[in-house]
Amino acid sequence: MALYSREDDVAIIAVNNPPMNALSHHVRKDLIKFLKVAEADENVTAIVLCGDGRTFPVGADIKEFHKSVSALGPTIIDIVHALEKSSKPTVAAIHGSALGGGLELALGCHYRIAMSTSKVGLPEVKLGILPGAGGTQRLPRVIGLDNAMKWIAYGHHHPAGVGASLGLIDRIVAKGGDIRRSAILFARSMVGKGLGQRRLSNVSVPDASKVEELMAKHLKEVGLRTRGALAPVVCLQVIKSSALLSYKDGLESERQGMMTLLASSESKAQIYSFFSERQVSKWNAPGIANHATAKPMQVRSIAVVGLGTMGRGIAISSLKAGKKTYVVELNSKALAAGVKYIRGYIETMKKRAQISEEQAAAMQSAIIPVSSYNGIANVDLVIEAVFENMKIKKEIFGKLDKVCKPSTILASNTSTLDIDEIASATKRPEKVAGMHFFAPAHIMLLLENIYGRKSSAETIATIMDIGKQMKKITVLVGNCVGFVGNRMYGYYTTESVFILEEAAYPEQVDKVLTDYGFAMGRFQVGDLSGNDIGYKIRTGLGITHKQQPAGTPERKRGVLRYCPLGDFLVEKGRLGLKVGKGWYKYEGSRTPIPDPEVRKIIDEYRTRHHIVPRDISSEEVLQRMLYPLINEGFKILEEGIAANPWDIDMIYQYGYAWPRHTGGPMYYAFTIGLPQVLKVIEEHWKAAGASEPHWQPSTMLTWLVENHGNPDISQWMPLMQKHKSKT
Ligand SMILES: CC/C=C\C/C=C/C(=O)SCCNC(=O)CCNC(=O)[C@H](O)C(C)(C)COP(=O)(O)OP(=O)(O)OC[C@H]1O[C@@H](n2cnc3c(N)ncnc32)[C@H](O)[C@@H]1OP(=O)(O)O
Repeated sequence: MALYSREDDVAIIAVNNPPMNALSHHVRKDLIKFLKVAEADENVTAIVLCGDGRTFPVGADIKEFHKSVSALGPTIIDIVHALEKSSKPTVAAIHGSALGGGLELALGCHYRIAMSTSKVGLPEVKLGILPGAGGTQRLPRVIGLDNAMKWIAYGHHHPAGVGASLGLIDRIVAKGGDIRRSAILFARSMVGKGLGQRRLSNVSVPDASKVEELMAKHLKEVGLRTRGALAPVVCLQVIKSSALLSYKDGLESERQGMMTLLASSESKAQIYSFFSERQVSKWNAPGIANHATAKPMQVRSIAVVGLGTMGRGIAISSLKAGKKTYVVELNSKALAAGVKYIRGYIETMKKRAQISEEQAAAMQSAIIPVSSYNGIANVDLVIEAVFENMKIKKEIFGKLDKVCKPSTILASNTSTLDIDEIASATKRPEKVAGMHFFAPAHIMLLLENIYGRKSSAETIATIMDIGKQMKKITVLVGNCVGFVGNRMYGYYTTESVFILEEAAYPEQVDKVLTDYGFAMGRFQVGDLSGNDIGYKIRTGLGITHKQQPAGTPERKRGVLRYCPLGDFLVEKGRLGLKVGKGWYKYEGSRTPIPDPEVRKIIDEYRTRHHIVPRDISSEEVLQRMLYPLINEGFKILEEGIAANPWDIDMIYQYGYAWPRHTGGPMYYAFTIGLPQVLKVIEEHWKAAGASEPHWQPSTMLTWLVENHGNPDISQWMPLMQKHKSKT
């Protein structure tokens, strides 16, 4: 709802819809009603619009989208126009955030004042839509076409100060000031000062003459940054109309753009992503604990053991979260190198104004270099980040168990290894868990936390809380080889080399993936992270080409199909970008260039095995790359390793750069339709048989299709649980 009050001659309309003052239908009804009251009251000379509680309205109520109530009048645009038409000065008093429809309301006001700490922006593009309450037409009239294109096509939130420098905010109220009082005084001072030019629909776009040039520039940029997404392109086309058409016609173009986007599967996927991102924090470890009941332990200090690339990034994340951070290397040279890197990185963040001088100083003084385990006896949490080797990890956990105080939680940053086996090296398995960071750990937003068979509720709650304090999208999963992310990814890479063997070169496979929306294809990613990583894993499994006794068929490992092309590459020193060659060659830059040498390796291999490459469609490549992931995702759900499909999707969006506008592997399967996905998987399984187990259809997927067709993704787990409880 909204609240109406009077401060002498100034009317105050305050949106009151906790937690974020979203503009739900009942709020919109109140707003239009109170604007009429204020307009009709002759004792009112000015009107202040504000938010109660945490914030100014942060936009339309996203829960109403794709429901008929979102279109029920009054709409946000009706309120925008009522605010603008008012004969009395209307002032938006912004604290917290004014986003989306919230900022559009503020743009309807004649003036805007804001707390210096507040944020403004039109982030609708991140929901796969556009600012549909006049924002595409009004923002360019205030901040110019170039800025408006940037703001709307990327949807970032901006500090109010930036808004003020562009003319969007008329006055800034310093931290600690009273925004409502300031707005009342400001509104009163504007009475009688002509509103004509303050009504944005009357104003023209300042840099309209540059429209074509700006369009070309921004279309190129969004093409690179949000590959394959429709909304940024439609946003730009609609903003363009603000420079070419009247306000009224521009609004019509906005309305049509909005209809197109609202009907797209992209907006549904983006809205699913918005809620999924928040849903993952409501974690559940069945039979042990959940977010509502378990209490985290207070963590004041964190020790990071191992200062390689991962350890350094984890230490920086810990420092950013304000923790006293012990950095541990037994070798003094390695310790010095790690500390130097971390200290240097903090200075770089300061120079780039990513952190303040005070923050940088606090982070620097919170680093405690240590060269023995005894030095971390009293820390609250240890995160081990040494080489991925079970024997080494067990040795370290055994030692940590002996020296650390009984309450210390011991976590491993393993990306694949069995957490229960690591825990077995200690006498405190209830205090052991996995915290799988993604490289570079101080940049990547994903944290995949793993609970073991014996992890306690407090341990799980603590690692989840630490993830939140580090501002990571933190997803809780169960224990299995590779957990969720890498277990699924394994089949993506397996299938990719089978495609090379049969039909395509790396650049053809990668193109299909980038056309789908990935920033990089699988082979470019391999080169970037280092092809030796996979090779080491395969060596650990004893399956690389070199490890086989003479006479072993090149294309088999036991009964399983195998393709050694990745082994050949590494054995020829083609480790990837770091050495200038891998699946591609790199000539002094990070740009991958298809390499005739690689083609030769593939061609010779095909000839040796009498493989005649066939034509392969982009559709087949995409299905073969993505469907094994999806199938494995269902197996992970049926085993209870992930509690919900959105947990998997968030892992893929934030850890593996899955394009957000398709939702993630599980949501994508729902978009395609589970029956269709199962049909393709079954066809491959029939053709490949036991030699390619990743095509064996998941029991859960099969059951869902046979019994429910393509149920809504929110129903997959409830349906399965109901079924299991009956059987
Ligand atoms: C018909 C169309 C007409 C006009 C076009 C207008 C379109 C729009 O306005 S679309 C909405 C644009 N606004 C946004 O996208 C902002 C969304 N919100 C956020 O980005 C964040 O919530 C925040 C930055 C404002 C605050 O972040 P934080 O402090 O981390 O809080 P949470 O994100 O956890 O949010 C708390 C709680 O509120 C729910 N929520 C937030 N915004 C909305 C919203 N616009 N509609 C409905 N619900 C919202 C959020 O889901 C959380 O709920 P739970 O506690 O249940 O998880």
